[in-house]
Amino acid sequence: MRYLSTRGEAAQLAFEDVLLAGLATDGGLYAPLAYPHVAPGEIAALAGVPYAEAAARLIAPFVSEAASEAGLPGQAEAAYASFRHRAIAPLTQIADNLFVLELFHGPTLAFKDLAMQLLGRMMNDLLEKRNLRATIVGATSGDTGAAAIEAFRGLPRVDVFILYPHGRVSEVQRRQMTTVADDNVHTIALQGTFDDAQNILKRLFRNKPFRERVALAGVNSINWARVVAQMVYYFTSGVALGAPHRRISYAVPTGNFGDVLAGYIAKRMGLPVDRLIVATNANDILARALATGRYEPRGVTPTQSPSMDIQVSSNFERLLFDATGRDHAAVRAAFASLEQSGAFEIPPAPLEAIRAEFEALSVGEAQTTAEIARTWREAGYVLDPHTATGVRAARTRLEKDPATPVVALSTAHPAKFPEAIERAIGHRPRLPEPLAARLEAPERFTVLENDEARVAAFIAERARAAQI
Ligand SMILES: Cc1ncc(COP(=O)(O)O)c(C=O)c1O
Ligand SMILES: N[C@@H](CCOP(=O)(O)O)C(=O)O
Repeated sequence: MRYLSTRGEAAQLAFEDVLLAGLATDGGLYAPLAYPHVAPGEIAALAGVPYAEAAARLIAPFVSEAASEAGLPGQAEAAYASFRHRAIAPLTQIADNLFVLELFHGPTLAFKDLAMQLLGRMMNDLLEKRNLRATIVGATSGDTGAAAIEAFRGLPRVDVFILYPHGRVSEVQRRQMTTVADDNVHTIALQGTFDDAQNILKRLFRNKPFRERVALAGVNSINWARVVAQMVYYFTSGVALGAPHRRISYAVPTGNFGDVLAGYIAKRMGLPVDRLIVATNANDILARALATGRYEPRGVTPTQSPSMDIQVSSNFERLLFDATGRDHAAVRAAFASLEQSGAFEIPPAPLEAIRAEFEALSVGEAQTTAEIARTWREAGYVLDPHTATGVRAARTRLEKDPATPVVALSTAHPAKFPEAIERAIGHRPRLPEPLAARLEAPERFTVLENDEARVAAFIAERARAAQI
């Protein structure tokens, strides 16, 4: 399989090079030349298959270089071995035709682990094969950072630098990142928002001398390997509920648009997905874009679902690329307009194409708290605040179409957000061990101003790849 940039001005690459490249050199995101097709019989045959094996089967066509494909089953087996639930991503029913897909049984209690544990192994094996080092720089609104640190800590070929918005993640999220003692891990509290952090990250990728000097690699969902690994749980949950013989909708708490894009990829591959429901918090750029056709970031509002406090949803670019019929010039024009005037209009045909598959709902703070309380009262089940936005959106969908099952993706363990849960149901969930004990360790982080040059200098001084 080969990959092209959404902006059409970077070289086409094979999977292994995309894995290390992260963002394309033209500022675009890599997408496969074509989506592999999974036939209905192959989907049905996933029933009862262990998650790691399903992952290896579904991801293999995207990988396709002989060496990588051969390593995939072992990497997947190892990636999911440490999960606290045998099913890896189990489903729980909380109301008629409403299911919660629990994606928080990995080491850092968020859905990021499902991709990051695999990505860590793929990247490490590739670096060893090529005898290379890499400097991973990641931007996080709370969960990607911890998952990346957990996946790459202690690896001799990698240094990890994580930028998180200072004072804008939960205490548990912060401690998950800052209490790690491995000296290849560097946590930066950026004086800005997640969007500022992601903006710096993208600018670093476009800074050729820096990129080459530190052997820059990325593990945010701008890296294709991240979203493709997230596609797997749409298939496993769909099959558990009757796919390929039954259509299913998915409600996805959304920020950077990676997770819901993974559902779209599953649909392109042949999973019978009915609706993809984008749930946002007050940071509602996607809900506004779908309603009005205008993609226009506004200032970020802090909420009780901080990981979704995002206004620039990077993976929307991949969707726009497909919706325009893979028109590089249209994508370039849209993102040039975003850079120059702070917005772009989605042309009518692509907007219709997007609306045919996606819908969106913005869920406010009071509704989020009410949803956590309701689900606790009616089902005895504790939702984290991000998941609550998805469940609220799923219920809205079920009011319109009660016959089609909706899977709401549960993207984080509620114990990561104890204040929000206590506010809604009067008590705090417990953090699973051994994480709870580790979070007592001393914290280590550096506060940096929101300045690309300052961040670049900090990284270049410490990255071992830059010292070779
Ligand atoms: C708990 C949680 N829910 C939802 C999201 C949104 O996911 P995405 O950025 O893939 O849209 C995030 C961040 O990515 C998250 O950490
Ligand atoms: N919510 C994310 C933001 C980054 O998303 P990613 O999927 O692009 O890594 C986080 O928790 O960091």
